[in-house]
Amino acid sequence: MVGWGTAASFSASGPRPASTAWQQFRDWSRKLDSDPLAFGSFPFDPAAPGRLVVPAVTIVRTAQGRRSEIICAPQTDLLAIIEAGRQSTLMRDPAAPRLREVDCADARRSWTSAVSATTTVLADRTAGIEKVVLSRAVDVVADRPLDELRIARWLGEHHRDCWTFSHEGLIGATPELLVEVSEAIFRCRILAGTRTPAWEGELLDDPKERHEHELSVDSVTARLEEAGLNDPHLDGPFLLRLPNVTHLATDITASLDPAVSSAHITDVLFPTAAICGTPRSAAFEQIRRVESIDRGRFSGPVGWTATDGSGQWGLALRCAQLSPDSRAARIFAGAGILASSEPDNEWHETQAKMAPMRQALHHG
Ligand SMILES: C=C(O[C@H]1C=CC=C(C(=O)O)[C@@H]1O)C(=O)O
Repeated sequence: MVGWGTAASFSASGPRPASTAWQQFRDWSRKLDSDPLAFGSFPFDPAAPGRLVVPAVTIVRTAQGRRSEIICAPQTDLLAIIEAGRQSTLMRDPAAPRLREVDCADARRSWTSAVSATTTVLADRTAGIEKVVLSRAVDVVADRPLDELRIARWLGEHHRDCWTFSHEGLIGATPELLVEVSEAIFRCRILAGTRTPAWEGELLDDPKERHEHELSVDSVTARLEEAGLNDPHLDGPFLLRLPNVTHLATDITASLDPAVSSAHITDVLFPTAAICGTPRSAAFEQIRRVESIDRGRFSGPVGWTATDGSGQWGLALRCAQLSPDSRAARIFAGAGILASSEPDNEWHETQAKMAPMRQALHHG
């Protein structure tokens, strides 16, 4: 699915931001008697605004070799858009960009201190916190503007078990599906518990990884009813093998009440314990206290939706945020912390999670 140009956009923050933006989008579409799709992304912190954007032109390919659908938003000049696309293709620099990582001498120390401060809180049973997901970032500068399309194409080709996204400068290939609603069926993929491929043998039997995973699954199953989902079926945990890491994964399917939109489910399930922690609000506060970065849209919902409420929303993981001039990128990764976590192990895990984006930027 690819869209370009902007026919309309709808922002929302605070409680239930995805549903608020989706309702605006649906009302706008009804008024114009149209049925477009909207692409969107929302920050981890709901106090910051997220956006749904209706592209001027959207191409939806359901399968290779089958007919594709082209959706033109109302009042779209299709030929002008094709011409603009052609011009920007001609301006593309064929040479690979030269990249330099910004050396941050403090990065390792501040990670260790954030993880240690958190394991201390987690070990204190009176605090009542079981899990906190902490993240960090690496900044990369390029000798010319990076090309979002080429980065996304490379990710799509090399990470086929993930969902590739590129929305307003946030690019990645996430293995974690928060919500998919299609033909009255809900589907999601929950991940937590990670090893590099050489050590994946330990994953299914390691009590720490199993517990970390169960907390993430519970954070979703506990809210299915509120989300309007019925008769859940759980499949997992199983090993999801990616080129850089292996995860414990659980897939959930459920049926849904007809009036329920993918945006509503997103608002209810987000933030899961895979990217925030348990319990949710205490973990969020701990993240605010010790995390040294602004996550922006990293680990927030990213995806698309239609006016009938169907859609697909991933968690924005394994991604980078491009600067407004595209000459710099910030790569993010996080890791679930329990009382028994070791800062060094978690550091290596975040390094492994950053590998796909580090590689992909070279293809921009
Ligand atoms: C926060 C991230 O991963 C989450 C998703 C899968 C496994 C995770 C873990 O094992 O820690 C994290 O909960 C990230 O990739 O940046």
